[in-house]
Amino acid sequence: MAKKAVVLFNLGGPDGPAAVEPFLFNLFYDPAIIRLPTPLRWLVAKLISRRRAPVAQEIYAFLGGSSPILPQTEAQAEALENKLNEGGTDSYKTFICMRYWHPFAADVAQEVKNWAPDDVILLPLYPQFSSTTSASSIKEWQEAAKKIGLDTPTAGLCCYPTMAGLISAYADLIAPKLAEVSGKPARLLFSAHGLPQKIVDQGDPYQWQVERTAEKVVEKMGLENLDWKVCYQSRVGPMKWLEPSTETEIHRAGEDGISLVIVPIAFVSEHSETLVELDIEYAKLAKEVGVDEYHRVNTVGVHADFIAGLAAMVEKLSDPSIRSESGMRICPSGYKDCLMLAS
Ligand SMILES: C=CC1=C(C)c2cc3[nH]c(cc4nc(cc5[nH]c(cc1n2)c(C)c5CCC(=O)O)C(CCC(=O)O)=C4C)c(C)c3C=C
Ligand SMILES: [Fe+2]
Ligand SMILES: [Fe+2]
Repeated sequence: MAKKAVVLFNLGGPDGPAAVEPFLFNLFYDPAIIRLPTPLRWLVAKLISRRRAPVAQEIYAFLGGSSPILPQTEAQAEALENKLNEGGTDSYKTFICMRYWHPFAADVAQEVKNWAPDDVILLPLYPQFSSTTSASSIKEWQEAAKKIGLDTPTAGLCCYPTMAGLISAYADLIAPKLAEVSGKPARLLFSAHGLPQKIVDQGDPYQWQVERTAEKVVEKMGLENLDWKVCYQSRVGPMKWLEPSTETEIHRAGEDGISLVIVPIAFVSEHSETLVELDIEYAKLAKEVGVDEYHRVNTVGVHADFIAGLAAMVEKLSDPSIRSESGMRICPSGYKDCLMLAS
C-alpha cells in the first residue's frame, strides 16, 4: 500500500488581532504580489501593511478577530482524506499549507517528510490559476522542500476551472438561491477576487479561467434567458484592477431595479472576502442603491461533488504517465494557457 501525501494550498488568514499586520506584511512581501527587488519590496511591504492593518483589523473584527479560513480548509482536508481512503488500495493523508499565515510551507514540508510518503501531490485550493496564488504557493513549497531535502516524487495540479464536480456543486448551490428570489427578476453576479490589470496583461490566465468557470456553471444550470455577469471584488491600492468591479455591478443592478444573486466564483471556502465583504459591505451597498433583493450563494466548501471531483483529480495524478517531466504543470482540464511552472 503506497503512502500518498496530498498538500492543500490556500492563502491563510490571521488567527487573532495581533496577527493581522504580520499576515499583511507576508502578503505584500511576496514578489508575486509586489513585483519589486528585495530591499525596496521589504520597505514597501512594511509601509503598506502598517497602513492597511487598521482597515483589515476592522474587517476581521466582524469575524471575532480572526479568519475562519484554516478551520474551513481543515474540514475540506478531512472530507478529501476520507473520500480518497474510501475502499482504495493506497493510503492518503492530507496536509494544509498556507501562504501568508500558519501553517507555513517550512513546517508542513517537515511534517510531510516525517510521514515518509512514497508520493506527494500538490493541490492548490484555487480552481483558477494565478501567478499570485497557485504559482506563489507552489514556488514557496518547492523552496521549503528543497531546503529540508524532501525529494519524494511530487506531482502538482495547476488549476481546474471547469472541473465537473466544481461546476455541479455551484449549480446545486445556486438553484435554491435563485428560487428564493420572490420579487423583481434576478441577475446572477459571479464575483471573483480581483487582480491588478497589469498582472493579467503580463499573461496571467486568471481572468480567462474565471470566465470559463462562470460560462460552464451557466451552461450547467440550463436556464433560458438567464441574466448573468462576471465581476471582480476586493480591490486594494490605487492601481487599475480587473473590471467591472462588483460595486459597479451592484450599482447597475440598483439602476435596473432588479434583484441580485451573488456567487463567489474564485473562493472555495468562507473567509473575510465572503463573510464580510459580500455579506455585510456589499449587502449594505445593494440596499442603499435600490437593489430589490440580495442573496449570496455559499462557497463550495465540503460539497460532496466538489470533494469527489478533487479526489478524482488526485487519483488521476497518481498515474505517472500523465505527469510532465518535472512532475508538475499538469492541466487535466486542458488549459493550454496555464503558465504554471512553465519555465
Ligand atoms: C482567487 C484568490 C485570490 C487572488 C487572485 C488574490 C490576489 C490578491 N490579493 C491581494 C490582497 C489581499 N487579499 C486579501 C485577502 C484574501 N485574498 C484571498 C484570495 C485571493 N487574493 C483570500 C481568500 C483572502 C481572505 C483571507 C482571509 O480572510 O482569511 C487581503 C487581506 C484582507 C484585506 O486587507 O482586505 C489583502 C490585502 C492582492 C494585492 C492580490 C493580487 C495582486
Ligand atoms: Fe487577496
Ligand atoms: Fe492548468
